[in-house]
Amino acid sequence: MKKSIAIIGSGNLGKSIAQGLLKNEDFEPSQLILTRRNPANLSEFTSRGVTISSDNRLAAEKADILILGVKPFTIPVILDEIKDILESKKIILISLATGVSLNEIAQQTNSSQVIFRAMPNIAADIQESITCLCSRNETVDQKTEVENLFNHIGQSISIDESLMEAATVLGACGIAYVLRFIRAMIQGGIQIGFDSDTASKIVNQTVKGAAELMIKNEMHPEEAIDKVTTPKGCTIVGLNEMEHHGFSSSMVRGVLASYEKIEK
Ligand SMILES: NC(=O)C1=CN([C@@H]2O[C@H](COP(=O)(O)OP(=O)(O)OC[C@H]3O[C@@H](n4cnc5c(N)ncnc54)[C@H](O)[C@@H]3O)[C@@H](O)[C@H]2O)C=CC1
Ligand SMILES: O=C(O)[C@@H]1CCC=N1
Repeated sequence: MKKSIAIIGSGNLGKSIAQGLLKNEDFEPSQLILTRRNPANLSEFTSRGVTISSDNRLAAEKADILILGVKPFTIPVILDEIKDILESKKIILISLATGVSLNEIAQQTNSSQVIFRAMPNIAADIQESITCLCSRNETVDQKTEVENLFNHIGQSISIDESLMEAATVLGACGIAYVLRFIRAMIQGGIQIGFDSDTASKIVNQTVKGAAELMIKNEMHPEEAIDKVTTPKGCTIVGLNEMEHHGFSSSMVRGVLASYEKIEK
């Protein structure tokens, strides 16, 4: 029988994960239960056969795998609400919450509770997330099961928990950094003559092509940049101008600022 997956707190990230899972042909909508305080905001899923509710206990009772998609400060509230259900049945608990450790979750559950932390990003929606995972009390089969789940919405890697905050910055915040880069490039494109739609089309495919080139050819960016920068050409002039204005430095400082915010 196929496993039931519940997402308690289906907001921006939870909905992206739900959309991504539903895009798999072998995933049945009846496997999925989504909750949030106002389930009317999940109406897009109702017609697809997904169970929608505001009842977190019902979701926990039905689930084999329970994903907590609420904000970090709501995690204790939810764990308190479903504690007895976690004790009464075998359930894999997965927290998406930033900065909430496995230990902190374990302190509010049974000491043998299987707990994963997962850090995906909103590209889960189109099955292109990178999800970093860490866990405690899991069996080899359970680890494989959770990795497979997140492989259905992109790629997953298992990391040491001490790197989970860094993973949040690079993978989850990272998509926003890249989108801001895309927006800036589109703004430049409009200034040099393109309408917004055409500039977006060119920039989006250029960014996709750059990423695919790195992934498929397993290259370092600078190796490919060398192929573009004709000596005395226009690319190096543009790149150097960006560096004079602190492009790489501002990216590194932004990454550090996000990281320090989580660590506080
Ligand atoms: N948004 C993102 O790209 C990422 C978010 N995260 C983490 O994922 C979690 C969710 O983030 P978002 O989706 O952005 O937040 P969000 O605010 O969009 O979603 C949280 C949802 O939980 C619901 N909720 C609140 N209290 C509830 C309760 N008692 N019962 C049921 N539902 C309840 C809210 O109505 C809301 O829909 C956070 O812990 C965040 O740190 C992690 C990686 C990326
Ligand atoms: O900005 C945030 O706090 C959350 C965590 C990672 C992405 N969004």
